[in-house]
Amino acid sequence: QAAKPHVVVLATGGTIAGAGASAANSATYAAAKVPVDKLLAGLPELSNVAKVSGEQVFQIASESFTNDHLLKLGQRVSALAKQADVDGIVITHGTDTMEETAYFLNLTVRTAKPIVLVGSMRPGTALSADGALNLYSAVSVAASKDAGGKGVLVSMNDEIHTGRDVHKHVNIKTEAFKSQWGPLGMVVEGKNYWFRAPVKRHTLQSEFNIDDIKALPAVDIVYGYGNMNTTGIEAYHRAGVKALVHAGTGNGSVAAQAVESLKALRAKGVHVIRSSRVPDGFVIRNAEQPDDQYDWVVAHDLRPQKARILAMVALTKTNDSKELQRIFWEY
Ligand SMILES: NC(=O)C[C@H](N)C(=O)O
Repeated sequence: QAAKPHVVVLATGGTIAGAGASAANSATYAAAKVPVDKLLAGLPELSNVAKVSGEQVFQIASESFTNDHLLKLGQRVSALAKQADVDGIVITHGTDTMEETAYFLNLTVRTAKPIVLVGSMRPGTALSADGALNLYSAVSVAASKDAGGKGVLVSMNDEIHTGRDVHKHVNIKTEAFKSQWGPLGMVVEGKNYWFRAPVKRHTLQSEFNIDDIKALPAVDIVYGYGNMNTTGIEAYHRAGVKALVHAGTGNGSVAAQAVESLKALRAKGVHVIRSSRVPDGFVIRNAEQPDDQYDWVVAHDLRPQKARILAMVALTKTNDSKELQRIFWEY
């Protein structure tokens, strides 16, 4: 019998490593408590699909991820992906910012080996906990050859999503993740069923490489709303932000007073990236605002939190607004 593929599980915390006081506590619990060895020991079925080894990288709730966590995790994933004895990598992660980490790795790790992020919506101590099956599925996806070359994936609730498109769209259901353009496939009883593939550049075709990125520039987000206060825009400018993502209303529209503040920022060299706070759709260049005239960038179909990730990565290579816009179309 052929040896099973070797999958490394990098554990970072989240609810999948959470623990509550009783089995009835599905929402009231502490995240990031259970160490990776215990998670893996609780799931002996994993040995049916892969030879699994675990590594505790962090033990945090994902809302506390920083740029340093992204860099450290990315460097570790890249190093493991280069090892001949590693066939796939699973990252256990809190669900709150999983979409940001997945997109960051999708942009920067140069490999065709499967990289799969997974989490859970209920802690392992709860009734109908979803973590064990999610982890089993993620390991089986990472162990399969047909998952290679598709970029960084997120496997949750039997679905396989591209890390680029996926976002958490509901916070209290196990069916928490959605991709505006649909999941890539499904995983059922350890078998993958594929229906589509990503067309945006990722991993092996990316011009970015985590091995060359030592630091990420400051990029922040301001939120658009009625009676919008521009104090936040000016405060981020004073703090030295290199680009500001504007999570606008509707079509990425910008309140008149915020237009003035953002134009002033751009005149000082700060990039303005126009996105939308609506959960789906995309922003069209020169619709709502004259982006060519203001030298602003549009975020295409990226949610503001994803636009922030791409802007940070892009700014490690260029400070040219036209190049930034090209990168937003291509990734
Ligand atoms: N379901 C979860 O994992 C939520 C948790 N706050 C986290 O992101 O770490």
